[in-house]
Parts: sequence; C-alpha cells; structure tokens
Amino acid sequence: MSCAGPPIVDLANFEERKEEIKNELMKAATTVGFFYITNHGIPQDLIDRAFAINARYFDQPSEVKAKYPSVDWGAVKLLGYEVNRMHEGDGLLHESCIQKFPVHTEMEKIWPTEEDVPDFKKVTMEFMEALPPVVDRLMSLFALAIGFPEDFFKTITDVSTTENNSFLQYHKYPSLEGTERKDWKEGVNRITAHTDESLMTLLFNSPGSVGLELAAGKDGKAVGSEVGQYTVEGWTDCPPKPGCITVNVGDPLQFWSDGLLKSNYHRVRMPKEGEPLDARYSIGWFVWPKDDVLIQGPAQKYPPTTMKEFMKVKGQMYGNSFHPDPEIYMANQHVAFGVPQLANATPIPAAS
Ligand SMILES: O=C(O)CCC(=O)C(=O)O
Ligand SMILES: [Fe+2]
Repeated sequence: MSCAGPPIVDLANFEERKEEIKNELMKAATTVGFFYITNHGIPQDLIDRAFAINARYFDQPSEVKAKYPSVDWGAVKLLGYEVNRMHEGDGLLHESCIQKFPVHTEMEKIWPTEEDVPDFKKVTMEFMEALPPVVDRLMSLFALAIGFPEDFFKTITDVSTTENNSFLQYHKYPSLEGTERKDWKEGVNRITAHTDESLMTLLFNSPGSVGLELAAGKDGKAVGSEVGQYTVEGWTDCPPKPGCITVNVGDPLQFWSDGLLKSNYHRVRMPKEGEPLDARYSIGWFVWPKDDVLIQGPAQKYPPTTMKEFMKVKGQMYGNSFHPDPEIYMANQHVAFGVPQLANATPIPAAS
C-alpha cells in the first residue's frame, strides 16, 4: 500500500476525541484541503454494493441511459445521465449520473426502472442515507473551528427538505484499452483540473483505481487566465486507501472560513505507463448548501454571496477554477470546464 496522499484522520471514539479530531481536520483542511477519514461508520459492504450498482448502471446500453437524461434544476443544473467527450462526436472520456433524495419529486423521472437497473433505487437510497451523519460530524467540528455554532452547517445542509441540493454522483471513466497512448493529446485528463462547488465532497474510489491528483496549498499554482492557456502546477497523487473515504473542502467552505480552509485543485489524469487502462469508477457525495443562505465568514474577508449567486458566477457544474486570491479567481471565471482539453483533443475510439 502506498503511503502517498493526504493525511488520514481517524474518527473512532468521536465524542471523546472531538478536540483532537478537530485539530487534525483543521491541519489537513487548511493546507492540503484533502484528507482521508477512517472509522467513519459506513459499512464496507454498503460501499461495495454502491460500486456494483455504479457499474451496473453504466454498463447499460446508451439507449437505456438516454432514457434518464439530465434536466435543468434550479441553480444546480443536472440530475441524471451526462457524458463528457474528448471532443464532440469522439470517444467517451467520462460518464456520470446524479441522484438526489426523493424529497425532490423530479427524481421520479431519473430513477432507472427495476427492469433497466435492478436495485438501483434501493441501494442508492441506502447509501445516500448513510452519508449525512458522517458529513454532520465533520462539519460540526469545522463550524466550531471557524467560529460558528456547532450545528451551523447542519441546518444549511439538511437533506430532509426540498431546499436541499446535495447530490450523489456516480462516475465512470470508460476503459482506455485498445487506445494508443501516443494518440492521447498532451494535457488531456479524464477530469480536468477543477475545484468543487460543493461545501464538502465525500469521494469514494474503488481499490486500485489510479489517477486522482491534487495540487495542494501553495504548491497549487494557477497559470494564465485565457481559455486554452490555463494550467495548474504541483500535482501529487491521491490514491484510494482501504477503509478510507477521501474528503475535500469545496469553494463555499473556503468562503465561509475566510480563506482558511482550502478548496484545492484536483483532477483525474490519464493512466501513466504501466498503470491499468481499465474502466475507473468513483462516487461523490456533494454536500450542497441551500440556495439562498448568506455565505460569509466571521471576518468578512470575501464579499457576501449565496449559492445561487456563486453558481451564476462560476457558470457550470464543472465550472471554473477557484483561486484563493480573489483577483485571480475572478479572472479565471471564464475558463470553462473541459475547454483546455477540448481545444487540442485527439479522438479516442468510443467505448462500446
Ligand atoms: O473521480 C474522481 O476520483 C474525482 C471526481 C471529482 O473530482 C468530482 O466529481 O468532482
Ligand atoms: Fe472534484
């Protein structure tokens, strides 16, 4: 097992160890912006079943997946199936589908039927229900550390109301077997460099999956602000760890903490020489604050905003890159997701 990657924070005996855990979380979140959690309470068997459903969903023929397309939905667009191609009409680089709690009635159009993907709804619901308690524990400690009441984020992210926007995203990065490495254009990634628009993301990567990288803290450097010129430097691997969930800070938490907690760049790069070319699966739980809640830290370092306003500025789901320097951040707003990789992309054959 590799020792690389962000720190591991052990959540065992949470109630008795709150102070210690808070300090460890803050150390990671204020530097790397990423950390692993262990003893998080989510049974491995449930995670395995969610991954099995993930594969079962994406293994359906395109016509089946096309029955459950994305729909515009308030400030956060998309529910349902989405694809990201290297270039219009070329090979598939990444597919995803988004699920929310059924308190959102739009979900009725999104759940695949039992015939199409048996057990999809059952397992997805069981998995989603297991996640908020983990988020609440982490966010209660971040709230205290930032200077808010312990339950500050609990109300803002409460999943039981229709105002809630948190979502689960199943990802598949189709197999690259049969493609020629020399045909991969330089700079093409399975997911390009981005920061998350969520308050916080719980990321599940299947064992042995490669490619997640992060550019942490001061080593992450945005270069250029023109479309096609944008790069980030200082990448390090963030491999999956057995029994751990990868967690990262997102943009609104950086705002809410007056820049203390870092929403750092990350990406999924293409496999290196010798690494597996098979399909890669991951699952993200994107903790999303309610649309109209005022986002501002105790020191008011950044201008106040709301999720609705922030998403307008950020533009797209996989929008643009947040930079801790507000000037660079604003300058980067027009650098759309995928543009750098699309501009020079070489086709790879479509996955079957
Ligand atoms: O698939 C992964 O490991 C990363 C996905 C990701 O960064 C995202 O969905 O925001
Ligand atoms: Fe991300």
